[in-house]
Amino acid sequence: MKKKIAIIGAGSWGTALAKVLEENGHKPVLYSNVEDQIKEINEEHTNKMFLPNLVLSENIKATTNLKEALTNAQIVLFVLPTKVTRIVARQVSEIIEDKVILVTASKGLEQQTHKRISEILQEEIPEEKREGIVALSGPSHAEEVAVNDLTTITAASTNLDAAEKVQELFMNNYMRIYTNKDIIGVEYGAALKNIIALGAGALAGLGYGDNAKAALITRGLAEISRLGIAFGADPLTFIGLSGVGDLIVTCTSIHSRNWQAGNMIGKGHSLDEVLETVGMVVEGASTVVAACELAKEKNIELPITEAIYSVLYEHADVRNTIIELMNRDPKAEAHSKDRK
Ligand SMILES: NC(=O)C1=CN([C@@H]2O[C@H](COP(=O)(O)OP(=O)(O)OC[C@H]3O[C@@H](n4cnc5c(N)ncnc54)[C@H](O)[C@@H]3O)[C@@H](O)[C@H]2O)C=CC1
Ligand SMILES: O=C(CO)COP(=O)(O)O
Repeated sequence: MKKKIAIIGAGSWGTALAKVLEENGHKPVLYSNVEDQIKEINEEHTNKMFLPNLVLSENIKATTNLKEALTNAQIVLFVLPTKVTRIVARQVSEIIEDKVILVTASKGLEQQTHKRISEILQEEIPEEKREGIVALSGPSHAEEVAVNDLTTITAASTNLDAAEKVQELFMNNYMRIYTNKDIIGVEYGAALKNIIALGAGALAGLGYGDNAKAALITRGLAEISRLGIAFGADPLTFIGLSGVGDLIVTCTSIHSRNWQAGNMIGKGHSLDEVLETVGMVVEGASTVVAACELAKEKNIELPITEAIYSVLYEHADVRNTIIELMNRDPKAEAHSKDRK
C-alpha cells in the first residue's frame, strides 16, 4: 500500500532515500529549511549541491513547510545533521496528531547530552504520538544508492513490528534490509565509525598504506565495541552491517565526508578549513567530543578516538600523535576467554 513518508532533511542521504521510496511506489515528501534547495527539487528535479548527477522523479515533492510535509504522513524519517535533530523533533512533535513510525537515518551522538538519535526522538516526541522508533543504518553512501548500486542496511528497533514495516518499505532488488533488535549497538556503531573514518582519511592524507588502514579499522572496531558494550549494546551487532560493515565503507570510500575531512587534516589543513571545504555534515568531528566524554565517564580507554580528538581540538601534530599511539605500552589483543 502506498504510504506518505515525511523526510526531514533534504541533503544527500534524505534525497537518496526519497528516490528509493518513490521507486518502491510510496509518496516521499522532502523537508528542508533552505528555500533555494526546495525550489530546485520541485522545479528542476535535481539537488545538485548534494547529489550533482541525479535527476529525480517528478513525483518527489519538497517543501519548507513542516506541517505540509507531515500532514497524513504515516512515517517520519529524520535525516538531519545530529546537532539540529532535537530542535526539529520538537517542531515535529508540536505538529503531528496521530501515531507515526519515527525513523532515524542520522549517525551521531548529541553534544553535551551524549544521547543517541533515538533517545532524542524519544525525549522530544511523546509516546502517544509514536508507533515505534527505528534506526536505519549500515554501509550506504548516498552517491551509490542514488545510482541503484547494491546496498544492504539494518532497520533496528526494540519494536520488531515497526522495524519490519521499515524493512518492507525500503526493500527492492538493489536495497536489502535486515532487522535488528539491538538499536543501542546499531546507533553506537553508526555514530562512532565516523570518528575512525576521520583517522582513515588522515592516514591516507599522510601517505600511509593498506596495513595501517587495516590496523586502524580493526583497532577502531575494538574501541567502538568497547564503548557500545559499556552502554548495553550486544557485542554481535558490531560484526554486522551497522558495525564493521559501515566502518569498512566509511574508512575506505572516497564518498565519505568523514574520510575526506580526515584526508585534508592529514595533508595539514585546519578543522575549520576542512569543514568549510567539505560543505556537508562531518558527524565524526562533533561525535568525537561526546565519545571522549563518555569514555571518561565509564573509565574506558579509547586511544585512537582520543588521539583524533587531540589532533582536531588540541592542535596535536598528526604524525607525532600516530607515533605516540604506536609506542604505547605493549598489550595483548582481547580474547573472549580472558573476559570475566
Ligand atoms: N550522505 C550519506 O551518504 C549518508 C549520511 N548519513 C547520515 O545522515 C545524516 C544527514 O546526512 P546528509 O544527508 O549527508 O547531510 P547533508 O549535509 O547532505 O544535508 C543535511 C540537510 O539537512 C538540512 N538541514 C540542516 N539544518 C536544518 C534545520 N534546522 N531544519 C531543517 N533542515 C535542516 C539541510 O538543509 C540539508 O538539506 C547525517 O547524520 C549522516 O551521518 C547516513 C548514511 C549515509
Ligand atoms: O554513513 C555513511 C555511509 O554509510 C556516510 O558517511 P559519511 O558521512 O562519512 O559520508
